[in-house]
Amino acid sequence: MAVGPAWAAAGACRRVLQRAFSLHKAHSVKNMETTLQLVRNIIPPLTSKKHKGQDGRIGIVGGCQEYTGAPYFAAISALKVGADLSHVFCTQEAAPVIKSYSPELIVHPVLDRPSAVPNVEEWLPRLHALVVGPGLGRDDTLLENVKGILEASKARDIPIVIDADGLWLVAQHPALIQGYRKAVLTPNHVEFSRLSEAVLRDPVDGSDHREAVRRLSQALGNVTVVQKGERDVISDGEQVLECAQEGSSRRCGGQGDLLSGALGVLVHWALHAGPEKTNGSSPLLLAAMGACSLVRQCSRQAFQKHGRSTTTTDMIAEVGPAFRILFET
Ligand SMILES: NC(=O)C1=CN([C@@H]2O[C@H](COP(=O)(O)OP(=O)(O)OC[C@H]3O[C@@H](n4cnc5c(N)ncnc54)[C@H](O)[C@@H]3O)[C@@H](O)[C@H]2O)[C@@H](O)CC1
Ligand SMILES: Nc1ncnc2c1ncn2[C@@H]1O[C@H](COP(=O)(O)OP(=O)(O)OP(=O)(O)O)[C@@H](O)[C@H]1O
Ligand SMILES: [Mg+2]
Repeated sequence: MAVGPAWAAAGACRRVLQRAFSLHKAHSVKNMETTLQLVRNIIPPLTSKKHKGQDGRIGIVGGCQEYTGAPYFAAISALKVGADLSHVFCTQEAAPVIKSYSPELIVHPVLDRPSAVPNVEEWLPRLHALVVGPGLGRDDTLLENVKGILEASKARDIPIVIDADGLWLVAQHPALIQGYRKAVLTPNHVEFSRLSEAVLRDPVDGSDHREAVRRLSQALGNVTVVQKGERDVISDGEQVLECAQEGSSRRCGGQGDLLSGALGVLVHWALHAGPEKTNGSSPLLLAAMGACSLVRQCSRQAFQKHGRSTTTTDMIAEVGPAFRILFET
C-alpha cells in the first residue's frame, strides 16, 4: 500500500527534473542563438575594395612523415571558411605530399631544419593567426623548434590556436602559453584529461564538464579552452558556453583538424572586428562558438548525404553551404 505515494513522489520528482532539464536546454539554445548572432557580426563583408590577404593569412604549424592529412585539413578549412592565404610549415619530407593534395596551399618545408625558428619567424609579420599542432608528431627536435615558434609568435602578439600534438607540448610545458590571452586550446577528450592532470595535478571530475573546463582555463591564466565532445564546452576561465549544434554520430579522424583551421580564421576576424561588433563579449569565445557550430553543421550535412561512409573530405565540401546556413541567412 505504501507503494502508491512513493510512486507518486517519484513521478513528481521526475517531472520536476524533466522541467528543469528542458528549461536548462531552452536556456542553452537561447544563449547559443544570441552568441551566433554576435558571430555573424564579426564576419568581414565581401567587397570590391579589399586586397588579397585582408580577410586572413593563416599559418599551420604541423605535418611530418606520419601525418600529412591533418595539416592539410586544417589549412584547406581555413581557406574554405574565408581566409585568403593559408601557409603550412612542416617537415621537408611532408612538404611535397601536402603540396600535392592542393595547389591552393603555400607549403614551407622548414620545420625539421636547424633554422626552423628564424625561417618561420620571417613569415610571422605576414600572418594573422597561427594554428599549432595538427599532424606535428612528437619528435623532440620538432617540439623544440615549435617552442621557439610559440615564443616568437607571442612576442608579436599573434593569436594562436593549439591542437593535437601542440597540446602534448603544452602539457609538458604549460608555461609556454600560461597567461597568453590570445591562445585557444582545442583538446579532445583524451587531450583534455592529459592537460588537466598536468596543469591541475588532479584527475578530471567527469561529472561537471563545465566546471572542469573553466578550472583548466583559469589555471592557465584565462587562456580560452574548447573541450570537444558530444557537446563542445568553451571557457575563458570566467564564462562557460556550450555548443550543442546538431552534428552527426560519425567520428572519423580529421574533424578536429577542420575545427582548428576554421578557428584560426574566426579568431582573427573576431579580434579584428573590435568591441562595437562583439558587444562586450570575449572575441575568442565568439570565435570558438562559431567554429564549433560550423564543424558540427558540416558533419550533419555530410552525414545526410554519405551516412557511414562520411569522411572529413566530405565535411570540408560542406563548409561553404554550412557557413551560409549558419551565418549568412
Ligand atoms: N589524417 C591525418 O593525418 C590525421 C592525423 N591526426 C594526427 O594524429 C596525431 C595524434 O592525434 P590523436 O588524436 O590520435 O591523439 P593521441 O595520439 O593522443 O591519441 C588519442 C587517442 O584517444 C582516442 N580518443 C579520442 N577521443 C576519445 C574519446 N572521446 N574517448 C576515448 N578515447 C578517445 C583516440 O582514438 C586516440 O587513439 C596528431 O598529430 C593529429 O593531428 C589526427 O588529426 C587525425 C587525422
Ligand atoms: N560525441 C560527439 N557527438 C557529436 N559531435 C562530436 C562528438 N565528439 C566530437 N564531436 C565533434 O567532432 C569535432 C571533432 O572532435 P573530436 O573529439 O573528434 O576531435 P579530435 O579527436 O581532435 O579529431 P581529429 O581526428 O581531427 O584529431 C568537434 O567539432 C566536436 O564538436
Ligand atoms: Mg585532434
